[in-house]
Amino acid sequence: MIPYNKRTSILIKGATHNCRKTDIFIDDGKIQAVGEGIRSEFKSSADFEIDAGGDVLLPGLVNTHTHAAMSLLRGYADDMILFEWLSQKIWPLEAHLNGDDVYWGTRLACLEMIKSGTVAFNDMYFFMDRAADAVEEAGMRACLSHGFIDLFTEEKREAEIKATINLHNHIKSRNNPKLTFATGPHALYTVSPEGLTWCAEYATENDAGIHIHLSETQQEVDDCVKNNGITPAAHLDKYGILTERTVAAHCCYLDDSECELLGKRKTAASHNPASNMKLAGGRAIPYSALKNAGAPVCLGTDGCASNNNLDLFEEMKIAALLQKFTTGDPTILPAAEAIDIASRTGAEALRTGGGTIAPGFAADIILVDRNAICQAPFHNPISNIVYACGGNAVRSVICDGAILMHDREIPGEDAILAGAEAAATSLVARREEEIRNQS
Ligand SMILES: CSC[C@H]1O[C@@H](n2cnc3c(O)ncnc32)[C@H](O)[C@@H]1O
Ligand SMILES: [Zn+2]
Repeated sequence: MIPYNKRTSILIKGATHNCRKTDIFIDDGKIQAVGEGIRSEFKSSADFEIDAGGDVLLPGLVNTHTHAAMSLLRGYADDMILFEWLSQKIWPLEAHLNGDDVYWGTRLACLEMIKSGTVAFNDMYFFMDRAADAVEEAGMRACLSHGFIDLFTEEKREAEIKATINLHNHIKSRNNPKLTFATGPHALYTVSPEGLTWCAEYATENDAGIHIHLSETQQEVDDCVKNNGITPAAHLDKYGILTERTVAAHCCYLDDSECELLGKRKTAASHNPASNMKLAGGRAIPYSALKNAGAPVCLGTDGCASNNNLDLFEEMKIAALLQKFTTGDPTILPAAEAIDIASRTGAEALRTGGGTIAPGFAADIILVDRNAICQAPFHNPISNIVYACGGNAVRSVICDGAILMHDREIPGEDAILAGAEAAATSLVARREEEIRNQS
């Protein structure tokens, strides 16, 4: 019997790590030992053994920017300009969302993320208490934020403050260390200076994260400079948003001084290349400038309505290719670094305790199939993972010392697919009824 979704002591034998055969022993949610031939030492202590058969051992991946429940909107609106996509299609549909939709959308998203090797994610959306139910049942880690949009009015601001505090209290009351909280000011064009200040101060007082969209389009930059006389990053910094607990999503149009500012504040930039390329509002993140400035760069998918999947394997390849293509430099963002931004930097940004295969780190790990076609030949498994494999090459996923997927099996998968399908159908039907009533 596989002890799914339950912390247990696990001995993994014969994985490939750093091009060598490795065993790994996990207990108490942490990696206890890693090395060749440690199996004899830990055999009697392990409740469960996995024969890895040469599978590649990696830290679990971390998705640092998404709107998980938007998985219900996959394929609902494509091939549109960002503002029209949001205002004509996405926001009118989201107006009909309820807590059950967010639950099923997040369950579907968690299923997809686990299947493609993601153990933790940074999520901004609505009805986040129901997202918390879904994340907890899936066994993943998540940092949850209520998407704070005050549209520069005091009345809306008061409501968003209440919703944010309620979510924070809710997450605390669940007493689940895998669930954390961040304030979620949506963007500088939807949140007033007073709203930004409140989000920054509340997060600081509570040692919480801050999750925000930044510099996604040229329009955002132009409007910010026109209205405020300063760049978007300088504007956010003025209100205390740029901290070492902040994840700023997109960051496509940051200039050198803004990259320096993020580096100085140790603010993480979440790169979401597939979404930026699909909506075509973004451009390649200034990767080298951010890296040279000391700003952590991590990787996200954005929501499923603009990606349209949550597969960080695909995202690593797209990120690496986009950097090479736009800079004309094939040496930039090599494969090992692409894995690093999809795992270690993200784990550090979300403070998961994982992201590194070494004793003392959280047991958030994945095994990638040694026998998948994308691993043949086995000259360089790291190259294969970034440039050849998709998330479907992941065979097993362990988070916090609990098995979430084994041999690609996740209990309850069919029920999740059915529940999500029904929720998506009903959501679109409610919107279509509204359209019919309007005409
Ligand atoms: C307030 S919750 C999140 C809010 O953001 C919308 N959204 C999804 N993708 C994007 C994007 O790329 N840029 C800006 N806003 C985005 C989502 O639909 C929710 O309304
Ligand atoms: Zn987003």
